[in-house]
Amino acid sequence: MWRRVASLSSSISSSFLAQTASRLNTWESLTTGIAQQAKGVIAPKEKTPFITFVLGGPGSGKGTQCIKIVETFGFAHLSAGDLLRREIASKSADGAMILNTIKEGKIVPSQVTVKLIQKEMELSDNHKFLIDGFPRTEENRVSFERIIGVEPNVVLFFDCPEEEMVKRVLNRNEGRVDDNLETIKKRLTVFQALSLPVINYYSERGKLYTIKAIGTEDEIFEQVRPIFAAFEQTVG
Ligand SMILES: Nc1ncnc2c1ncn2[C@@H]1O[C@H](COP(=O)(O)OP(=O)(O)OP(=O)(O)O)[C@@H](O)[C@H]1O
Ligand SMILES: Nc1ccn([C@@H]2O[C@H](COP(=O)(O)O)[C@@H](O)[C@H]2O)c(=O)n1
Ligand SMILES: [Mg+2]
Repeated sequence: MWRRVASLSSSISSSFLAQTASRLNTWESLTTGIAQQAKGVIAPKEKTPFITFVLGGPGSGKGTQCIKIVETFGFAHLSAGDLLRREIASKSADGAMILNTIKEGKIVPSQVTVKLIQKEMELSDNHKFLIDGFPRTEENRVSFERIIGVEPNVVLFFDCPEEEMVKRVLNRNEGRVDDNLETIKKRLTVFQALSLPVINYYSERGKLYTIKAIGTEDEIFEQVRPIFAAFEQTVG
């Protein structure tokens, strides 16, 4: 299993390349599951996966910026919140529990969320993943490492004032059950208490890229663009 993929605070170093062989082993194990067989096609996974975690408070603009990163750099966008909402819509066994958790602005048990992410990664033909809204807690983080066996290459943090986040969420108008003032307050508390420690964890390991998430969507993307441009040659 991969223990550490690459330290991206430094330049793309020879250690990045030197670890390729062991990373490929893990990628193969990640892609030999039942989901892959069900798909009926063994997708070529010859490329080393490149994983970006996209973090920030509710309404900080994670999803909006992920769309731009996908358009510009060709990543696969896996939104943990969207995967959980899809479970609710599909009326799966965990659906009711997930709905209640989201309404309360709390965090779904990590195993549930990580399994959904794992399935999407297995089904994807892409090797570049944006994992949006994950990990939200230390438990999420540890669970991903344990189940998937890899660490992120890049961690983006969209740093936005609370007042702006509340305004954006209340104006979002997508019919989300958690886009109301009562739930937003709970989500902000959870973000402060449980998500900030994860952000600090990656900061201490030199993997964190903090984006000032104020301004127009295009202005914010101009902070994001150079981060991925720097990796484009190596990652493909
Ligand atoms: N720079 C911006 N300025 C103003 N509004 C924005 C900006 N970026 C995004 N928005 C809007 O704010 C709302 C929240 O954005 P988005 O859904 O991308 O946030 P998020 O971080 O994914 O939130 P959540 O964690 O709740 O899913 C959306 O309606 C979006 O259109
Ligand atoms: N890792 C996660 C991500 C999300 N949730 C729950 O879904 C809600 C909405 O998430 P968004 O990323 O779309 O904002 C969130 O408030 C949590 O209830 C989760 O449990 N774990
Ligand atoms: Mg979102």
